[in-house]
Amino acid sequence: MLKIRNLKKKFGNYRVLEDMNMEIKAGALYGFVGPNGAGKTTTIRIMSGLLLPDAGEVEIDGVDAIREPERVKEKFGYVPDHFGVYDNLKVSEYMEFFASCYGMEGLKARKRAEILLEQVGLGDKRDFFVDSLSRGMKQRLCLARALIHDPQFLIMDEPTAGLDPRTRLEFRDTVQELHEQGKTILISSHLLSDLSELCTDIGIIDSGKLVLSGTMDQIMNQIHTSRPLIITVQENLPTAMQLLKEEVLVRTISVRDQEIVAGFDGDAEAECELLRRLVEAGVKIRGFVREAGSLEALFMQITNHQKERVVLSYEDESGL
Ligand SMILES: Nc1ncnc2c1ncn2[C@@H]1O[C@H](COP(=O)(O)OP(=O)(O)OP(=O)(O)O)[C@@H](O)[C@H]1O
Repeated sequence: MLKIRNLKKKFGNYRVLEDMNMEIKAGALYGFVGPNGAGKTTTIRIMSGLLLPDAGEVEIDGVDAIREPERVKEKFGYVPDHFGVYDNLKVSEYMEFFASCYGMEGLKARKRAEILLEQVGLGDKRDFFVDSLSRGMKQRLCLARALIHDPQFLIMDEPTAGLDPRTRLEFRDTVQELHEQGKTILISSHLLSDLSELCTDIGIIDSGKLVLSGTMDQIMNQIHTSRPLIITVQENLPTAMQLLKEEVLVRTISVRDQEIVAGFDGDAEAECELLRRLVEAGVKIRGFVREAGSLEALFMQITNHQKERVVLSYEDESGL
């Protein structure tokens, strides 16, 4: 659905995007995460045709978004991070205005607006002035507006910023429903916890580059294999140590009491094989587990620039 290649953008001498690459498959609910100032809004504004890059390509559903901005507008709906000022417009008038921007007038525009306002939970607010709505309601209205031409791809820039926890959860449910209806969705946030349970895919941007991307399963698997193996030995520690030293997938070994802490690059199959070899060598084992790791910890490591090796090895494996 979306392909971004070698995108670059400078503001003055300040380089905001540095060879940004990204791909979103049709049907994904893609979480675009990065710390403040990483370049999320800049990337999204370029995708949406609001800003020109210095170099690079953006393709949305097969259309060149930089050279054909008019054609590509049909393909996506955009929920910006800031809501504009719309004095003296009622909710229904606001929706009908945006419908008219896509060539819908009269009854057709009114019907479409009604359906969408119901869908986002604003059915009873159509006669309210836009400026009288709460922040959460304005965000829902923005979403309804972005859906007016029934696009397949929805781009949302920090849509839950500033919302209270309950409104955040309600907004999340609406996003999930849209995804279940078949929309491809990009949603950005500087909080990974906002997106980790919602999204099918995650891309992490830092200093203008995508430093990690993949499906949630791939990323959780990477977290798993980047954590050390904790092997609790009941009997025959020297044999276990000798065997682990000879094992090519073992990166590091340290011992605390009867516990061996081993950096191990193998997958689940390799873990089984290692356990089998230890047992066959006569080592009595009481425990054999990967230390627990979290997505949040990985995000902090990556964006603190302390885990570049893990990131690179993942990208090598996935061929990105
Ligand atoms: N028009 C502009 N002129 C100058 N600098 C800009 C402009 N727009 C963005 N920047 C700078 O580019 C960097 C990236 O900004 P951007 O808004 O893309 O980050 P972000 O990842 O969306 O951050 P946040 O999570 O805080 O919204 C920031 O340092 C910002 O100050």
